[in-house]
Amino acid sequence: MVLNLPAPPRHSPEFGHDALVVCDNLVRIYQSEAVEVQALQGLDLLVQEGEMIALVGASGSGKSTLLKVLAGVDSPTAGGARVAGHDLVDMSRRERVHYRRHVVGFVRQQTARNLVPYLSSRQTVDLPLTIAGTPRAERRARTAELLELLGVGHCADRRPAEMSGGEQQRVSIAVALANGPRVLLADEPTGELDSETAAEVFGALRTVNRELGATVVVVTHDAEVSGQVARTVAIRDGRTSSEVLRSDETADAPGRSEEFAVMDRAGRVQLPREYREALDLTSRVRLALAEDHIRIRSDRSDHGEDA
Ligand SMILES: Nc1ncnc2c1ncn2[C@@H]1O[C@H](COP(=O)(O)OP(=O)(O)OP(=O)(O)O)[C@@H](O)[C@H]1O
Repeated sequence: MVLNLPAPPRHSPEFGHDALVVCDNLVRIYQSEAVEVQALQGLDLLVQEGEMIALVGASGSGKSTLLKVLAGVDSPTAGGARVAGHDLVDMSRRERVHYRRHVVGFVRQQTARNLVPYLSSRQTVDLPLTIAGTPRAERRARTAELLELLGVGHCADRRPAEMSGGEQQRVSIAVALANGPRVLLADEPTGELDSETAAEVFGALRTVNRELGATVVVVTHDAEVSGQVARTVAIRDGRTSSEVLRSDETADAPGRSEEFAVMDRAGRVQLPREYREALDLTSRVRLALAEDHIRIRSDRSDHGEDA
């Protein structure tokens, strides 16, 4: 059967031209002595302004490496990475300092590494504002506003040792947001917390996304956490492999969730292992284009294209 395919557009827009976060065939290779580790192996990812996404994946799949690149603390080996118009591959030292101070906020898993043991919450949130040269009255108002928004106004005068793990992490989020970044990156922010406290911290991230409009990218191992965001991106072997999109329940329709395979810019799609095993697909498959789908068959199948 011959299908009439629409002609491809003559000029397709640049990849991710309208996205806030763009990773384009991103590669990060760590070289230590004789061993080479390919932590990111050509990863593509787009995040739109105002989105909140969860990144999931097995240990060692490259999640933290990706976050470090996006945070501007590590540089890719090859490929492209752009956040809010800043090219992370080709950034001067000066631009990198500005980027890390004003464009992104970073929350680490280890609560202790986000805070300063001898400073109160108020003083810790004030620190990045002071470094950025913000006038005193503005600093005071911003600090109070953030601590209130994150539900830790009562911790303003407490040091880390005087707060629970969940309170410490919510203060850490306030610190990361002090200079009004457009993107908040959080690497397993609930990893050290029990499930109830983790839900509170995750709720705080959602508040930040909703109330301040910050784009949030959160790495998590917690399936419950990833079940609460509209989009969960799975990373496997340093590449994005699948995405789950969820829609909220409304008065008229129940919430839905659907898993998609990710297709990269070269058209590559990774077939889930269960599918390959079920049909014993190995190195070659038969492809056939139909009106509204593409069919994949085993190369040993004796059916022709139209079967
Ligand atoms: N500084 C480094 N030097 C050498 N190899 C590294 C370095 N950082 C990470 N790696 C390796 O890169 C790969 C990806 O690591 P990464 O920390 O990004 O994974 P991850 O998905 O965040 O894992 P986890 O969930 O355990 O934190 C791993 O094989 C890791 O051992």
